[in-house]
Amino acid sequence: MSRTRIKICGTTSIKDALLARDAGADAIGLIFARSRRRVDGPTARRISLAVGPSLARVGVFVVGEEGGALDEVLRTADVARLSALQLHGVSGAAGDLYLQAALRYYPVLQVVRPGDELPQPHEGLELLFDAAQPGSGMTLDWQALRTRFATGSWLAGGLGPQNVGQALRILPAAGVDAVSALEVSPGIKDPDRVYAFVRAVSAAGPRNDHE
Ligand SMILES: O=C(O)c1ccccc1NCC(=O)[C@H](O)[C@H](O)COP(=O)(O)O
Repeated sequence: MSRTRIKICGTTSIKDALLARDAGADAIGLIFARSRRRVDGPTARRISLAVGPSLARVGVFVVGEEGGALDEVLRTADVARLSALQLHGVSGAAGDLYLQAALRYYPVLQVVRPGDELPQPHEGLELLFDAAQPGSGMTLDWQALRTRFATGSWLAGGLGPQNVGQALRILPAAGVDAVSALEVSPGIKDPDRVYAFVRAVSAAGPRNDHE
């Protein structure tokens, strides 16, 4: 039995990073892609250094977008003191080469959207099932995902305190990730919702990896 990990995405300030840590999250997401929640490298570095060693810092990038070339991603990751990369838009044979190169430097959460082909397994790679529009609050069809939800995968897409328990009863996610349901406005967290989200994940209990 294992505890479900929690990532609070779209963190833009030290205050919200400490909030996520103190509420009991395992990771924060720092978005470098085009987004209302985007942070720059130096801001992300200040956040990373402020939270201490126990909270993972996941850098969110869109491959194929400005700033998504691997050399730029690695430079940003170094500046921002990231612990892992979250990669959107990785697909096909070129995507697999990109991924294998990225995995030489950082563990990777690869984003899979409904309808995407499932990637080959690689050491250091975990999958994050998310909606087609990341950060939009759109939920996935959890029942429809059941047959393709690989063990060890993460779940995102419209999760919040009100529905994460139900999602976890349907899908045995290794981790859950949320942003829009936890905000007062894009990039600014609502402490009550962050705490409520962490409580709701805990209340759902540990998952049985052998089901
Ligand atoms: O959140 C964004 O603005 C964003 C923009 C571009 C690429 C990725 C983005 N977010 C990535 C995340 O991991 C979100 O937490 C995930 O998509 C879930 O979002 P939500 O449905 O709002 O909870």
